[in-house]
Amino acid sequence: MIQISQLKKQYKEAVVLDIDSLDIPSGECFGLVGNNGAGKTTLFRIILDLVRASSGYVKINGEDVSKTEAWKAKTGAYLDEHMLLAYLTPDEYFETLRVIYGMSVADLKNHLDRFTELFNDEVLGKKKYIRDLSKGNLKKVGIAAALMGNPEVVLLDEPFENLDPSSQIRLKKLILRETENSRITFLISSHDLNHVTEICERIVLLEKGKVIRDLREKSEMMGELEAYFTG
Ligand SMILES: Nc1ncnc2c1ncn2[C@@H]1O[C@H](COP(=O)(O)OP(=O)(O)OP(=O)(O)O)[C@@H](O)[C@H]1O
Repeated sequence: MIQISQLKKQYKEAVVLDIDSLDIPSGECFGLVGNNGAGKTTLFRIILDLVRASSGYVKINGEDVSKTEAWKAKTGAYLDEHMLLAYLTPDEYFETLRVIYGMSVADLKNHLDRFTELFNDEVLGKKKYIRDLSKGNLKKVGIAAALMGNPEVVLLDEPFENLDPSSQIRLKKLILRETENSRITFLISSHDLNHVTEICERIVLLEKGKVIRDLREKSEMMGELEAYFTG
């Protein structure tokens, strides 16, 4: 599904990302962890062609993301609130995306129904602008938007950050459900080791832009990560 090869990102002399090779198969729930500045967001931004790599490539379904457009139709993402339209209410925003994605009104309703629990009656029908939402509710809008249009790949940067504990649990359930039902390939970066090891079948650990662990054994993930992060 996603192939990364000889990928390097450099700002002046500083190499902030340096990945020889990374393959993420279709349907995998892929977790990305690492300390502040390790390169997680940079990797996601390169995958989404928001930032150009200094060398190397990222391919989604065989298409180089920096040279083609078709991958965009099957890719959803929420990295931060800059991806939202702050001057709209969430209802207006979802309606705008509905038109862009060519969804029916019923399709949108079905989609948003999947988020009823997560929204907790604080997002829809409130006539509150996106710019006035709390950080947690902004995140919920962004995640629901990222999953619109039947994406095959979804990238979420720190999806649990700013969510209250109930919402974190609801989001975990939602992602697990989506992985099982829709076979979406999720790429999730997180500082929350408990959540990410619970939902992801594979965790890659970045340090100074390099992949230093590629963990696939569920029973060993938490121990390995705790040992690394406690130093
Ligand atoms: N536009 C830029 N110019 C210079 N350096 C940059 C730029 N963008 C990112 N960096 C650097 O690249 C490195 C990786 O940053 P990145 O945001 O990808 O890390 P991260 O793992 O997402 O960190 P965090 O956990 O804090 O979100 C950092 O050292 C950062 O300062």
